[in-house]
Amino acid sequence: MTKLSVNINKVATLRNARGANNPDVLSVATDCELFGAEGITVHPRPDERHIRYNDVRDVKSRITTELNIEGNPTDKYIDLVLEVRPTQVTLVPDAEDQLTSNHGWDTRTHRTFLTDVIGRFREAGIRTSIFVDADPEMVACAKSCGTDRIELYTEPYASGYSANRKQAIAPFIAAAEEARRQGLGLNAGHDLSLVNLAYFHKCIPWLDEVSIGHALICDAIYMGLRDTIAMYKKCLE
Ligand SMILES: CC(=O)[C@@H](O)[C@H](O)COP(=O)(O)O
Ligand SMILES: NCC(=O)COP(=O)(O)O
Repeated sequence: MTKLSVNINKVATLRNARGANNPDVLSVATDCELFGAEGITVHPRPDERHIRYNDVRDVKSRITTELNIEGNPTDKYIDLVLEVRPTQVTLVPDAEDQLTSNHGWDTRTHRTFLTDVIGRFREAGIRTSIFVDADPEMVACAKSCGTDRIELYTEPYASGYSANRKQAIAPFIAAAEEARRQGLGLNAGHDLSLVNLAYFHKCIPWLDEVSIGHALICDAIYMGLRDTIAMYKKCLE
């Protein structure tokens, strides 16, 4: 079974636009669970322009499903994750001022650093995942860092889907097969949507989790959160 983890960053972006508490990020998180989400993902960035560090603490105390905290492991981020103790931490190599995540780790070059950080989180009992591009070598090197899972950065699949979906999925199948060979758990995310999700899942049915935010929240504007989550879950059957 592939779990759907809803990324609520964009809900916080909307709230922050007016400075008050509408929409209420905590209510949205628990409603996502009520409507069928099997997890909540947050990705705090250093400027806290969407989800804030305090939101992460509050979300953890309110939800009952899995919390996944994504981000670049700066000292401040590491301290937050060790304090909050989510189900899962996903390491993402973001620059400070990045608009959104746009690549995975070079797990060969950063092996020593990643091994150290992964070790600290695993020691605290937190499941670990490393965000990587669809490259079997990066997947194999992630395994050597000691991680439990990897998350495949799916933007290249999403942007190539309409022109030629068979071609777009090919590197992802190769990377996913390498993850399975290595005994790694497998997550995926970035720009997954109602257009491209079902085919991704059909080609890689051993996926453990997808984390989806931007497209899902956009769809919810038209269809409402309950129906939207149901439709995303249908893509994962
Ligand atoms: C790692 C990843 O792909 C997502 O967490 C994505 O980066 C969400 O971040 P934004 O909401 O800032 O775009
Ligand atoms: N890990 C990917 C994620 O959490 C959401 O990415 P997106 O759906 O907002 O592109």
